Amino acid sequence: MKTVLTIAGSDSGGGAGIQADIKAISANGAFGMSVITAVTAQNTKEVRSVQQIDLKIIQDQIEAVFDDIQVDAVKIGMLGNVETVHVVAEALKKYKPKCIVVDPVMISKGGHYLLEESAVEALKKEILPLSSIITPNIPEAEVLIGRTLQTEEELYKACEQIMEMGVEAVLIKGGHLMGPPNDLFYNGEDFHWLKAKRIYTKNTHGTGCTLSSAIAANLAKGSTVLEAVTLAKQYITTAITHSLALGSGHGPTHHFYDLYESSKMGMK
Ligand SMILES: Nc1ncnc2c1ncn2[C@@H]1O[C@H](COP(=O)(O)OP(=O)(O)O)[C@@H](O)[C@H]1O
Ligand SMILES: Cc1ncc(COP(=O)(O)OP(=O)(O)O)c(N)n1
Repeated sequence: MKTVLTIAGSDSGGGAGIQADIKAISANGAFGMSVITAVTAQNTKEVRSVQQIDLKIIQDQIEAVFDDIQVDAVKIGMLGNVETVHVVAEALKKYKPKCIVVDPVMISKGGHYLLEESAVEALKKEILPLSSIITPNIPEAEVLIGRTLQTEEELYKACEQIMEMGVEAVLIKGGHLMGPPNDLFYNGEDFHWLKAKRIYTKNTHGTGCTLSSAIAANLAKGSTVLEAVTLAKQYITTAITHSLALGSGHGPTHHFYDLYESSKMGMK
């Protein structure tokens, strides 16, 4: 069994954060482990409050896992503040996991800041150079490069600029585009578009967390980065196609659609 460690925040509503990560990692055939950086009181409508976890406990969680269990891939989600960025970066430098997928979580769909603005520079300097792939959505990519993104040409340029920050590959996600939700992958040599049809649903809570965790699971299982993003794109498209109308805001995606279908459990 290959393993993925997610270092991220908890979402009490279960659709994003650590909860989405563990579901997506499991659904993609790997064993999920977690380091919780923050606890959010969150549902499908809003983030009500956030408690950052004590830095010593974050460090202890990381060490407890790495000192005992083989970690085949790491996924990084919500870090919250500069201090947490620093503790996580130092631990990753110490343990040197082979694959690190960074979802640079900054703002929730409801507009709540999940990364203090002052922590963006630390994320760029300390975490990005360690990453196998970074998966910003359009607003996150805009923050990373410091300008707005509108045209395809600008997306290609943004990929190149993000590569210069020291990552091995970048996937700019297209969920926030007006047209089809196509994602642009770049590994420093080739560009690839991962194409999909837009699914017209408001139930897209946790799509970024789910996609990055699926990428990490596939990397842990031995896929190349391009294979991992291709498989993960197919997975997230199915999960959104069969997303769940839970709560009155943005409901979650269906992490286990294929499994439930094959065992005839169903879940609507
Ligand atoms: N309505 C949709 N239909 C199909 N795919 C979508 C839709 N919304 C998002 N996606 C896909 O889900 C993944 C997550 O993207 P996005 O929603 O942009 O990330 P985030 O949750 O970080 O904002 C991407 O592969 C994106 O193309
Ligand atoms: C605890 C926590 N982590 C991350 C997010 C953001 O998740 P994302 O997949 O980007 O989905 P939306 O929040 O945009 O729906 C979160 N909300 N909570």
